[in-house]
Parts: sequence; C-alpha cells; structure tokens
Amino acid sequence: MIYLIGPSGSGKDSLLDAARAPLADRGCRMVRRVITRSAEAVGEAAHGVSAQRFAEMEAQGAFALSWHANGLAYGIPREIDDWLAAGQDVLVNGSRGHLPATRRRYPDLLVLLLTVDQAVLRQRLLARGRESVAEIEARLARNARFSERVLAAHDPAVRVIDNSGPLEHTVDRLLACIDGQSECA
Ligand SMILES: Nc1ncnc2c1ncn2[C@@H]1O[C@H](COP(=O)(O)OP(=O)(O)O)[C@@H](O)[C@H]1O
Ligand SMILES: O=P(O)(O)OC[C@H]1O[C@H](OP(=O)(O)OP(=O)(O)O)[C@H](O)[C@@H]1O
Repeated sequence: MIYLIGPSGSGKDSLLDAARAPLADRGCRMVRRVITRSAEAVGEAAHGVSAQRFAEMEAQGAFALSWHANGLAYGIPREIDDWLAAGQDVLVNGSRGHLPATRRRYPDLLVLLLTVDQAVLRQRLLARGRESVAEIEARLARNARFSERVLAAHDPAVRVIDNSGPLEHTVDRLLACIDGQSECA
C-alpha cells in the first residue's frame, strides 16, 4: 500500500497522471476516487457523486477508506483490498488528516509526502482556478497545519518528495521511491 499525500494543489493528480504508464509497467495499481464533487469539475478524473449517494455507498461498505475534508467526502473503492490480497502494489491519493486511521488499517504502508513551497502552492491553486479564493485560503491554512505535523513525526515510513520544480523530476523521484531506491528521501 503506497499512500500519496500532500496539500491540495501540491500536484498529486498531476504526478499520478504523469506516472501512469511507468507505474502500470511496474504492476502498481491505482484506483479512481469517489468524491462529492460535481462530475464536470476540472481536475482529477474522479467519480463524482452526490452526498446522499456517497453516504449510501459508505453504508454498503463500498470503501476501503473514506474521509471528509475541504467540505467534500472522499472514498477509496474497496477493490484495492482484492488487489493487495493478490500481492499487487496499490497507490492511493490520500489525506494527511486520515493518515493515522489509514495506518491502523494498513500498518505496512509506505507514505509519500508531496511538498511544495507555500508561495508556489498559492500560485498553482490560483492558476488551477478550480476553487474560489476563500476556498483556496482555507486549503492553504489546512496545508500549513497538516504537512508540518506529518514532518514533525520524523517517521522513517514517510518519504518526502518535493514538487516545487519540474514535474518530470518529481516523476523520477516517485519511481525511485517505488523501486526502493534511497535517492527518494
Ligand atoms: N511540477 C509542477 N510544475 C508546475 N505546475 C504544476 C506542477 N505540478 C502540478 N502543477 C499544477 O499545479 C496545479 C495543482 O496540481 P494538482 O495535480 O491538481 O494538485 P493536487 O492533486 O495535489 O491537488 C495544477 O494546475 C497543475 O497543473
Ligand atoms: O488531509 P489532507 O491532506 O488535507 O487531504 C484532504 C483531501 O484534500 C485533497 O483533495 P482535494 O480536494 O484537494 O482534491 P485534489 O487532491 O484533487 O486537489 C486530498 O487529496 C484529500 O483527499
């Protein structure tokens, strides 16, 4: 279980998109998240559902993991447990806030923390143009709290990947982490 986390706008979706082919070559599976975001919203190719549908799916046990953040609900389909049981690597676009609960369920997980300079992050969120300025400010405030908390734990199972530079470099570091090479730290 590989759990990619980082602030909204740090580049998780871009990185997963850019790394899709080399990850598939490595047999690493990715799953489409279920999000209570309107289906037409720009960004991740997530499965958009209503809040009511999300609650129904959650009650039916459709999710291996689920959390609420940024005024939205996020679910990771339970099919990842079949893939993990079959011995496959699974890479999940996760939540820093949900990390303790994720670790309780998947104690051996590898955590990849994507970081980006706060000023660059602000620019990227504004340029992405998906949220209002007020929503962007709320995400920046959440970022300041959560990444520091994860870093402060000095956890050897957490690898930090910086995405302040070109995306191709970040893809290389992601693949190095997954290949178990030391230069990902
Ligand atoms: N290395 C990078 N250099 C320049 N722009 C980037 C880079 N990584 C991501 N972006 C841009 O930053 C914005 C946020 O990235 P996104 O992948 O949506 O982040 P997240 O999924 O973490 O919220 C997008 O507009 C994306 O194109
Ligand atoms: O606990 P946190 O680490 O702050 O994460 C909370 C949520 O925010 C991010 O999603 P977001 O709505 O920003 O979608 P995005 O990843 O596509 O930007 C992240 O992917 C999590 O699902």
